[in-house]
Amino acid sequence: MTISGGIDVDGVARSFGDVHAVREATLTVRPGSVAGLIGPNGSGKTTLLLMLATLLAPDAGRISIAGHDPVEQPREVRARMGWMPDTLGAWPSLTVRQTLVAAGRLYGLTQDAAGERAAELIDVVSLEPLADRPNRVLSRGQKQRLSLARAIVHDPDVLLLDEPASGLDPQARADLRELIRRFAAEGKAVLVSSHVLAELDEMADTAVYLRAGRTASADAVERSVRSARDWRIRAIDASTLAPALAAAGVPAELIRADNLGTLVPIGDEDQAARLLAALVGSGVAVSSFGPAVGDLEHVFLELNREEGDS
Ligand SMILES: Nc1ncnc2c1ncn2[C@@H]1O[C@H](COP(=O)(O)OP(=O)(O)OP(=O)(O)O)[C@@H](O)[C@H]1O
Repeated sequence: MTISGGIDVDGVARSFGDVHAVREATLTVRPGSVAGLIGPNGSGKTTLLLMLATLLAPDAGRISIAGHDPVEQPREVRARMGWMPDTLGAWPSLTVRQTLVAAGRLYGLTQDAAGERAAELIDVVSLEPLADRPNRVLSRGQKQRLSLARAIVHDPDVLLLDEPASGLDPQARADLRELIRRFAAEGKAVLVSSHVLAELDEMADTAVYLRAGRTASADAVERSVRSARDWRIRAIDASTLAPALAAAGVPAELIRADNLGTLVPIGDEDQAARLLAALVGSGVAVSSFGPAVGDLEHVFLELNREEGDS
């Protein structure tokens, strides 16, 4: 295993009795990059993140977080790693500020330094109006923001975020994306699990796909990237589309529709460009033409299909 200073995981497994939550996970997240952790419900994402965060011991395999082993050197890992769990466990009667000061103190900051850091983070996650209110009054999205602030209180080199966008409103999601990209620009390695793949598409440099506890091989991902996907087409006069598609040689049985337009499977961008030219050439006023799902979602769906077939 090459130790990158970011996150390195090699052949990691963990079972609970006879449930093999993680069977074989191998991945690398380099410093200065954001990786998405993607997989269906129950595929082992949280179990894997718990092992990276020193909170669960693997049965097999090796993990390195910022150059340290979570089993052998949990203190070193915790000093360099920030962990945002999928639900915030915070003392309900403490205020937002007190929570962040307490977290800073636990990481060894002086009272003054912890107070300054708390004020800075309250600003970063836009919780000023609630800074001196108890945690119990926070909404789910506000708790997520506090949880993120708590994860970065010690300015870690590695960030592990489990469903950070869940419960956030659109503005807070956009802010989160920007913040995560900023962490990467500062040289941190960030691993983010999420079911909102369109969002990961916008912020992740790489993706790790988990299926039934196994990380998908580079070959399987490559095959999925190359497989045909639906493109969605809209025309000003929808009735002109079907005859033009037929004239362009698209078999009628491959054409579907959803609320947003007509769906046609297309192998690659060259084929897409040729089809668009043919439609426009035959007089269709095409108003929209593009992949129906983002890159990550396409690969996710293909990998699941492959798994279902095997
Ligand atoms: N403490 C535990 N004891 C027994 N089984 C567990 C435990 N934790 C997780 N599992 C099982 O391990 C598998 C993986 O669970 P995990 O929570 O890691 O999945 P996940 O990918 O995070 O799922 P989701 O997307 O639904 O959050 C599931 O079958 C789950 O039931």
